[in-house]
Amino acid sequence: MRTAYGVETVRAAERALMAELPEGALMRRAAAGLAAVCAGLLGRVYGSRLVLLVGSGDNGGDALYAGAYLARRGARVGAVLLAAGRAHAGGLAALLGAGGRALDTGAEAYAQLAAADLVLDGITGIGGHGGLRPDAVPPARAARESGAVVVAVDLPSGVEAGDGTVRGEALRADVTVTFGAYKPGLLIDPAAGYTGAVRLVDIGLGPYLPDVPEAEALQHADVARLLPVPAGESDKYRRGLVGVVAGSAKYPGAAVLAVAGALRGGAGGVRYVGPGGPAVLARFPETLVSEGTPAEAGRVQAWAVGPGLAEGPGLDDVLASDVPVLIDADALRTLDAAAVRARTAPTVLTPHAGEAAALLGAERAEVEAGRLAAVREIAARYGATVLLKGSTTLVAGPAPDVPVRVNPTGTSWLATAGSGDVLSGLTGSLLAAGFAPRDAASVGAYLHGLAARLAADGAPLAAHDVADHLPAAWRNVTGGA
Ligand SMILES: NC(=O)C1=CN([C@@H]2O[C@H](COP(=O)(O)OP(=O)(O)OC[C@H]3O[C@@H](n4cnc5c(N)ncnc54)[C@H](O)[C@@H]3O)[C@@H](O)[C@H]2O)[C@@H](O)CC1
Ligand SMILES: Nc1ncnc2c1ncn2[C@@H]1O[C@H](COP(=O)(O)OP(=O)(O)O)[C@@H](O)[C@H]1O
Ligand SMILES: [K+]
Repeated sequence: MRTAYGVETVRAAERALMAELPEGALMRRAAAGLAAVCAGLLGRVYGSRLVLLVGSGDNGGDALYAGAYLARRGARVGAVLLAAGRAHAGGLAALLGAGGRALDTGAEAYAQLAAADLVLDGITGIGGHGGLRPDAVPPARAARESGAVVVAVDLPSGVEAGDGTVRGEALRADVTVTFGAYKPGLLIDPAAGYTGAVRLVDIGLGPYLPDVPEAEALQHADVARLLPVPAGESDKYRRGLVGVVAGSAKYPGAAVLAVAGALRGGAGGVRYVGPGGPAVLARFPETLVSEGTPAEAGRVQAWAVGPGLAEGPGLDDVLASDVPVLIDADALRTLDAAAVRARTAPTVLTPHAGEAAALLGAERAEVEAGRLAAVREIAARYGATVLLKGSTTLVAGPAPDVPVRVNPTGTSWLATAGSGDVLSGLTGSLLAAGFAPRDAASVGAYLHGLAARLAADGAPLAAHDVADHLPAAWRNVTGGA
């Protein structure tokens, strides 16, 4: 599991650790790790040209000490002091003592930026708010436009560490070297789009961090542990049946795609309810097609309702059931929060940003700019597990003290019509197989994103390709066992 901690939690852990170390030791530890990563990126340190963008806080201090290490190994280092007179004093003395130079934001700074091999972005870290200040914007742009490798110190400057929002201009990095722990902003878009490759430097913070992080991202091993393997005595009923309520005369394909996902999700069988029966059977003869309404269909262990659905009794019937229910797409638009909260079995909502905005009575752009707050707010209001789809898929449970899951797989090729239908069926199938709602949603997103990467392989994909690659994704996670 990859874990991320909020700013106050990281600061508290740093204080506790610092209390046990000599003055300045922690910053020097961070800077040594940072310098080592830079040395690796440069290949040859001696004679290389480095520029440090130095803000007024400790983030600038890290950059200055790292610059001093590299200057001692023969790099030519210039430090652009963005807040003249307020740069970290110890760090600046170390850099000057090692032969580095301090620059103001005049012409020489721009000449050095243009010729640099590597730029260290030490403008702001966890203390930065509100995007880059106006005076930091021109040198940040010059750094980005030069041919240099841009290495962000702790975080790309201008992004919010705590929630991944970007409230102004930020400096896009090629590599981000972060200290002690991931912060949510390194994992969640839009900020995550600024990090480049993220390298974590261990500064000994681990024992001082709480057990429960703010956010977490499943890794292959976590998913492998959760995936079921049918036992010898399994039968289709013990493995769980998933009911899919999807499709309409206007969108018959949604039924096929949702069933395609459901058949690959671990349930022992898929029961389909809706007008798309002939289309579903033509493609997937193993589907159990029920005429009539969900209430009249046989028993299932979970329902997935919504993709391509026209108005009908489907949603009310499944909400009234006593099994886990996943609600997607059009079914979300008419959803009554009180009816969801009153359910005794778990409910999973899977909105994209537009549907999330409708659930919150907000604008789509607000949801996209503040994904973490949006997913938590919907989960709290509806008393449900929420999977917010999009560039970074997030999963939040209704309890506020449980970490939000950030999906690390996926590809922007997934932004194609119908791919969400596959995800609904797949996640419903995991619910029927007995997964807890947060696990079903996060494992569903993980396998779906991985299948999409395998299917796309650098080229456009169609939603049914994602469904077809789900078995390969499953095998990729379990090692084929
Ligand atoms: N506390 C510690 O022991 C450690 C801290 N470390 C570093 O210290 C950083 C945190 O340092 P600080 O708390 O001093 O905060 P930062 O250095 O991240 O930023 C705060 C400073 O930037 C200014 N600032 C805020 N928003 C700005 C904006 N939008 N544009 C320009 N300037 C802005 C503030 O006026 C303040 O002076 C971490 O991110 C990490 O890099 C590391 O050295 C590891 C150890
Ligand atoms: N930019 C993106 N990067 C990664 N994944 C994306 C992006 N945009 C959409 N997706 C994913 O693609 C799927 C689209 O689902 P959805 O919006 O419901 O589409 P549809 O209703 O057409 O099926 C979701 O899994 C979502 O997370
Ligand atoms: K930074």
